[in-house]
This record gives sequence, structure tokens and C-alpha cells, in this order.
Amino acid sequence: MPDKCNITSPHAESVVEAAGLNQVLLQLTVIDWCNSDEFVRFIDDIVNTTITSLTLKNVDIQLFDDTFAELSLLSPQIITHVNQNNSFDLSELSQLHSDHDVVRIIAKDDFLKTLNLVVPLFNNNICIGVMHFNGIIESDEPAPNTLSFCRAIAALIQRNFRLMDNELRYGLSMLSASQSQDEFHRLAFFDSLTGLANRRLLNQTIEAEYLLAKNNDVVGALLFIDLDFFKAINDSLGHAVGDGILVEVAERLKEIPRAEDFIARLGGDEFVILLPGLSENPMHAEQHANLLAEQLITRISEPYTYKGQSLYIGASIGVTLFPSKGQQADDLLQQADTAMYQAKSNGRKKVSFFDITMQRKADKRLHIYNCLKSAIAKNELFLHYQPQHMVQSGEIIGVEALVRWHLDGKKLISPAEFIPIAEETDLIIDIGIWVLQAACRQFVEWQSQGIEVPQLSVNVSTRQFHDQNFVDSILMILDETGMDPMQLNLEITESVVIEHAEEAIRTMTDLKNVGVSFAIDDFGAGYSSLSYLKRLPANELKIDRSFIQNIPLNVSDMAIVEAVLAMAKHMGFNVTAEGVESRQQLEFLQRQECSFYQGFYASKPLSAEHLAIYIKRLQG
Ligand SMILES: Nc1nc2c(ncn2[C@@H]2O[C@@H]3COP(=O)(O)O[C@H]4[C@@H](O)[C@H](n5cnc6c(=O)[nH]c(N)nc65)O[C@@H]4COP(=O)(O)O[C@H]3[C@H]2O)c(=O)[nH]1
Repeated sequence: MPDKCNITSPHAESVVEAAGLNQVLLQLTVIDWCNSDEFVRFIDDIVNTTITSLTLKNVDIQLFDDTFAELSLLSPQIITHVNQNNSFDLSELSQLHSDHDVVRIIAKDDFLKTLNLVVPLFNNNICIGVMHFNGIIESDEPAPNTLSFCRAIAALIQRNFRLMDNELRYGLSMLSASQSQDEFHRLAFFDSLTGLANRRLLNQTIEAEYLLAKNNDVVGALLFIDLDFFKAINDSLGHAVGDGILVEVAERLKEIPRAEDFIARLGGDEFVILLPGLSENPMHAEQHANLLAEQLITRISEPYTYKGQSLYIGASIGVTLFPSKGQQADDLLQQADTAMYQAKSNGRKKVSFFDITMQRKADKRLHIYNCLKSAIAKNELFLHYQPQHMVQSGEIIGVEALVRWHLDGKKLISPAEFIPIAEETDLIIDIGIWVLQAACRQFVEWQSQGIEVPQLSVNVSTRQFHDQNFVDSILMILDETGMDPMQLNLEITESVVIEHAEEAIRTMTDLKNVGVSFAIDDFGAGYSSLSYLKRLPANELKIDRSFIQNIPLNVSDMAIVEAVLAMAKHMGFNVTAEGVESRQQLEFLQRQECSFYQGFYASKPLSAEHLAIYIKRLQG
């Protein structure tokens, strides 16, 4: 990948001037014109930001369809957007919604020299289009700064669209039209990192193979492979190491299947293998696919060497067989993905075959997701609060806010079920903000009623924590509600830190500086990396309920709790034991000098009104 230059907009302008450019033809070649509002907005953003960033005198645009074929005639709808000077009002781009809208607006002047910068555009690691910058160079000689100009544009796009390093790759070329087509073909059908087929080519292949399998009465399989623990390596050791591992995984995948099997990378750490014509007998086909999947997991799990150090990842594989009743070719990826999700929930490094119960679960998840989306809009979520106490004295030290929701207006559904669904999308950010606002407002309201609650704890999900507006949104909520930051405690899980350690520490420090404190939730249930732990600006560990619930029957759980308490004491953390349900459990914690506890033994989570009564009763 070429060097990246970190330049600012004014610098970009001077580079543009120095390159002797005053006119730029911007060509967008769209591979998957998804016809969605989101996609149109994405393109719109690119165009508008490019224009404002570069302050060019003249910008024209060409929008191609995905074949580079003969450009079709302008549709009347488009022509109305072209003014007399043959230039195109880019703000009108958002008007183009149709699959086959192909726009070609030709600048009036003949070009003397054209500088062609090809910028493939990646969104979530999927190449969704190619952007060409054609700078028209008016002098005879291309200016020496043209290279800087191209890099400046690439850097601008990268920065302005907040693409991750590995999501934007750019090439610089003075390509002839035919070379451009080759380049385009490569970008359109193959993954630029691993050289494997991309999603587009995979979709075409699935369709063809599905038809063949149906016509010839043979059974094939589609394997959806998702790497385990890849993200942690990518984030901690950097994208270059991550990319190296992906290339190596691609090589290992190539070793195993038969010549006729088809391997693709979907983007990120997701790969697919299509195994056509395994057998006429579905059971044999299933056995074969299972064997191959197991072999793949073993091979992928072998160590990767980086600077003399061994790195380990794994893989979870979901499989679907085809053809089957009621199935269409374009169901395959979704089915195998659903099965992969199941394999992950079964504990990683597992193979799982798609079946109809899985489909039902997936449908239920989708139903929950859709209902949840409208529940937020309709303000149907509400909060309960669970008291937290000192282990020794029983004094109240705070409350934990826990979100509640009645699915379909009836059944109360556990946040343990709907929060993970919300976490898969940005929905969790809306929920998180709502919870924080509502909880802080309630806390201040209690104070105004003379109900003294020392501290408010609020759960923050991983995705919410890593949202770029997270710190600002907390500060805004504190300001808006009048909540004292010293009384706000945010509960995060270890995965927040493991996946993006440096960034997480920075975010926590920013908030700690204004008085907000942190607790590490579900401690012991995840990775429990002590090296991260000692660097965290957190005050408290919460021992996961699973270690408390079997006390005093389970001796090893008791030993774990003792060890965590000893370690926490040594490292200066307070400890809250979660899920205390019995007197014996509380007495054990008293003997072990645990600081705080919460659980049904003291109280279940309560509505705001009941919590007020609970506290009044305690305070006599
Ligand atoms: N069996 C038993 N359970 C006990 C006992 N004491 C407390 N619990 C339950 O344990 C969970 C404690 O919350 P958590 O570990 O943060 O675990 C929470 C948290 O991870 C998540 N969650 C809840 N509310 C929110 C929220 O507002 N935002 C986010 N991001 N996550 C939330 O959902 C999880 C489950 O929440 P809940 O269903 O409310 O379940 C709560 C609580 O009702 C006990 O003695 N016995």
C-alpha cells in the first residue's frame, strides 16, 4: 500500500494549485448500486466532500454502471439536472436512485492531458465501487506535484469518510482505457488483499452451481467461515499483521478443498467455500462437508509466526447443504451465516449445520430487532434499579440501572436476550443514550425528593463505548440532566478493553478526568487479561454471578472468588459480588472481606417508585 500522507484541507488546496489543475472530472464506477438510501447517501457524501475539500473551479461527474459497457442514453430525469454548460449539479446526485441510471456529462473542452487516479472504495471491506479522479492538466508538462495531489486526494477521502486503514486502498496510474477495464475487472470480482474471489463473483458462482445441482440431482455444501480471535490480533498488533494473517489463512484454505471447490473472501475475517456436487446422497454430502470443515478448523488453528512469536486464531464454520426444499440460491449465504452464528455461540472452533430451528431462531432475532427499533421510537423501554450494598454493614452504596421491555406489548423479555441483538447494529447506541439519559434524570429526581442514593451504575455496551461520540454524549447527558459525574459509575465488560486496549484506556481516562468512575462487569467470565487490567483506570471489579451462584456447594468457585478478591486487593480494586441469593453466600463474602454485593438476597431490581420506598425504609 502506498504511503499515506496526513495532510489538512488547506494543504490539499495548495497541492491542487501546485499540480496545475483547475478542473477535475470525477468518475464513479458503481459495482453494487444497491438502490438503498444509505448507499445513495454514501456516494453523495463522497462527492460533496471532495468538492468542498478541494475547492475546485470546475468539477464534472461521470457515473458508470458496473460493466464499463456502452453508456446508455441519459434518462429524461437525469437530463433535467444538467445545466446549459453541460455541468452537473452534484447536489442532485441524491436524486439518482435507479439501477440503470448512467450519467455522462462531458466537459466542453477537449482534454489536453488527463491524470487518472483510481480509488477503489471499500465499505466494510467490500469493494463497492471505484472512483477515478481525472485531473485535467493544462500545461504541457505534468506538474511534479501530481503524485502528491493524488495522494492528497486519497488521504482526504480516507480521512473525510473515516475509512479504516485497511478499508481504503488506492492505486495510482496513468492508465489507458483498456488497462482501466482490466483493473476494474480485477477489483470488481476479486478481493484485493488475498486474491480470492469476492462476494460478487461468489454470488454469481452460487447461482450457477445451485442450478447445476438441481438439474443433476446432486448435493453440494456452502461453508461460511468466520475467524475466532482475529479482531483482537488485528486491533492489538495492527492492520498490517492482521492483513498478513488473512493472506496466510487464504493460502491454507486453498490447500484443502478439491480443484472444483470455490473459495471466496466476503470481507473482514469472513471466508466462504462452495463445495459443488459432493454426493447424490445428502447424508454422505453432510459427512464430507463436516470432515472438510473440521480439517479447515484444525489447519486454521495452527500457529502463525510473527516476529518469531506464535499467534493463534481459530475458526467457526456454518454449513448449509443445497439444493433443499423451499430453498433458493440466494438463501445459501444467509443460512450458512446463521449456522456459523450458532457455531460461535456453541463455543467457537465448532462446525454447525443449518437447520429449520436455527432459521426460526434467526427469524425471532429479526422480529425482536424490528420491534426493538420501534420500541425506542415509541418510548416503550423503561428502567429498573437494583440496590448495591456494603457486604459488612449492609449500608446502601448505589443502584444499578437495568433496562426493561415488554416484547409485543406483552411478555417481559430479558435484556440478556435483546441487548446482544441491539449490539449487532447501531441500535445499541440509541438504547445506551436513552438508558443513560433516563437513569441520570431519575437519579437527579430522587435527589430532589430527598432520597439519597450514593451512586448510579449504568451498563455500557462494547459498541456504544467505541462509538466516536461516546465521550461527548456522556458529557452532554451530564450537563443536560445536572447529574454529578462523581456519582456516575459506568459498567463495561472486559471485551471493551481487550479489543481496543489503547483507545479504551484513553476514553476511560477522558471520562475519569471529569469524575466518572468505571467498573469491570462480569469479571472472570471472559478473557480476564491481567496485563490489561492493571493499566485500566477502573475502580471496581464485579465478580460474575456464575461464580457466586454455587457457593457454598462448589469449592472451586469459592477458590476462584477468593483468588479474585486477593488479586483485587493487591491491585487496589473494590469488588462487587453479583447475584447473591442466600445468607451463606453473603457470610462467605463477609469472611473474604469482599467490599460490595448485589443480588436477590437484598432485593430484585425495582421500579423507580419501589426503589424510593426501599431506600426510605432503609434510612428509617
Ligand atoms: N439469578 C439472579 N439474577 C440476578 C441476581 N441479582 C441480579 N441479577 C440479574 O443479573 C443481571 C445483572 O446485570 P448485568 O450483569 O449487568 O447483566 C445485564 C447487562 O449485561 C445487560 N443489561 C441490562 N440492562 C442494560 C443496559 O441498560 N445497557 C446495556 N448495555 N446492557 C444492559 O443485560 C444483562 C442482564 O440483565 P438483567 O436480566 O436485568 O439481569 C440483571 C439482574 O436482574 C440474583 O441474585 N440472581
